[in-house]
Amino acid sequence: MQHDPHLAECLYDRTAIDALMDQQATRLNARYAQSRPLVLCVMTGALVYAGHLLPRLNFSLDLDYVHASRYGDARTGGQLEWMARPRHAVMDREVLLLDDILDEGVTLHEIAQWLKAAGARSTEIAVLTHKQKSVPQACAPDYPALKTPDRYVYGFGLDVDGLWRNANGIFVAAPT
Ligand SMILES: O=P(O)(O)OC[C@H]1O[C@H](OP(=O)(O)OP(=O)(O)O)[C@H](O)[C@@H]1O
Ligand code: HPA
Repeated sequence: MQHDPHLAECLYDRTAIDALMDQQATRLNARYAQSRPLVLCVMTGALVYAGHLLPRLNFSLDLDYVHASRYGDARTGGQLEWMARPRHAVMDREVLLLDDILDEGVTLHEIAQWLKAAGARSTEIAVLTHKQKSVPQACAPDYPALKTPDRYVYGFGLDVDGLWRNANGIFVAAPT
């Protein structure tokens, strides 16, 4: 798919994303002021989001990542494939997961289940965007910054057909 920032349907431009991420960071700063969570970036989609969120956070934290994917370059999800577990021990840690989107919720639910089994004391979820669905989702975000409709979106870390993670905003993908 081609991306033309002047023709694509833009749901959130950078000004809107920045304002909503500021609000999200305020909530996270209040929540984690007294603790030192293990912050896990869910690669690859969360890379841009995490890169913009982390400098807004003013509490002490350990940063690590997990790499798990179930969409690949497709627009529908399959089984979650793990490429990397966290390097840090998670036993008894407060964990904050960062991801770009919670869609069906399967990815974050499965990661949270794994963290629980590995002994995490708590797991909370912050996402750039929470997709609004008419069907039940496998889990819900504790800290959503944006809301998007039930359409395939891309930009700011989210890919469309494997491309345009670098698009500077959140856009609706043209149908295939
Ligand atoms: O709520 P779900 O329906 O499970 O979808 C959300 C997940 O899908 C995307 O990952 P993807 O599998 O595309 O890998 P990516 O991070 O490399 O883009 C996104 O980054 C989330 O992790
Ligand atoms: O709408 C989406 N866009 C990009 N990646 C995704 N992964 C799940 N849903 C989406």
